[in-house]
Amino acid sequence: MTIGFTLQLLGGPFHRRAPLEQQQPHAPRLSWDELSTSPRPRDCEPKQHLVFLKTHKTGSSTVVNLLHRFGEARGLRFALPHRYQLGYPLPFQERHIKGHRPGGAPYDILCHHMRFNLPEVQKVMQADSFYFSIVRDPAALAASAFSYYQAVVSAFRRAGTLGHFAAAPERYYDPAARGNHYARNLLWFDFGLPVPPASGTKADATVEAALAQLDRTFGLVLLTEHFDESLVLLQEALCWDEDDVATFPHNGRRALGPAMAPGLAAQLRAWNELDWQLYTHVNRSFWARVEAYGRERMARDVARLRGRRQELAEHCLAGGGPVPASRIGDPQLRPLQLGRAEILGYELRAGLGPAERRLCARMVTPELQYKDLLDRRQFGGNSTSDPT
Ligand SMILES: Nc1ncnc2c1ncn2[C@@H]1O[C@H](COP(=O)(O)OS(=O)(=O)O)[C@@H](OP(=O)(O)O)[C@H]1O
Repeated sequence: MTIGFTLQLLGGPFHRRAPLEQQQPHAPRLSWDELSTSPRPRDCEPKQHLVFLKTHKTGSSTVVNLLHRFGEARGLRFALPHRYQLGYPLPFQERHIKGHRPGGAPYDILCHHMRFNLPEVQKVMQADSFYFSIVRDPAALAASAFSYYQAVVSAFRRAGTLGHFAAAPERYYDPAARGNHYARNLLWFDFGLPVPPASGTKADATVEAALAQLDRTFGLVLLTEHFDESLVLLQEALCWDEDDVATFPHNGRRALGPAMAPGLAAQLRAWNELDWQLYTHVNRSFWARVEAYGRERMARDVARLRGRRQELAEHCLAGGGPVPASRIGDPQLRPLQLGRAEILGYELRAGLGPAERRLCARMVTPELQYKDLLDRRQFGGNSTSDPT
């Protein structure tokens, strides 16, 4: 199991892993024989030029984990932020990339929080980059954002509870107040789409044009609610191996409580009306993609991916699943805690060999710490993120 596991986790032939091995001069080197399972037969080349618009509270850190792993294992160059986010909430500018020189070599992967701004992204990324993102039902997204950002968003703070906020958001919400973009149409904001007039045909036309632009730019938009179907579509779109998209959920909350009441969900969707339009639009294209992929094939591949994740969880994780951050001894594996709910992370199983331990650790390293690691790889030094 050890060798097979080690082999599969980074998914792919030996030479694609060389950069990771190079960074770990004291790690035991695995021999060619140990690594030589046959790679998946391919009729396509794995995509390595990627733009992932990391939207907030959508499961995007889970997606970033697989991009971090893929990029690190292959020595790809990330467009990294100076600190933690790429200039957010300002529209992205090339100067938000650490160490960037205008006109310098394009990057392979861009995947940290930004407010999307296509012309500036195009300036720094490869022309053949694959653009993708992820969206979530605005009701669930609002609940997650409320829990996470309550202390820093005045509209949430003043409302006190999600129920109070949803019942009368206008009472608490001032669009000009700092941080209040988290409180309304956060997806629309993150996608950098133009805000339409309040109503009328001009409003409809603006929304339609914005969604058409989104379709032209993004090759795939994932759905949080159908994460595993999303990963299967992503694997196909990127021509990656299954283990490249096998990932544990990051940034989950402890004690979620009962499912959201339909009335509350309806209020939150109405308040986040632009996001609701975006979500329903993307939803339609998503299911058309699933249809084209084949429903049965999708069900089979989702089941296989879940089986593989389970296998990895049993192998890598103490207790086989997520644990509250307070129980995680290693600070490198402890996720950032913000807001009321405790954010969950993972402890590694005791007794893993050094190479396995490193690979398992990469799967559970939270976004901030992994970003720091990539930063040290690209720039050297001892950088640690300042999440503020
Ligand atoms: N695989 C998978 N499937 C379904 N849901 C998932 C998954 N991974 C993460 N999540 C949920 O996404 C929420 C965290 O989102 P982000 O990682 O985008 O947050 S952040 O903006 O980077 O802080 C957070 O939602 P809430 O728990 O509702 O707060 C996570 O539980």
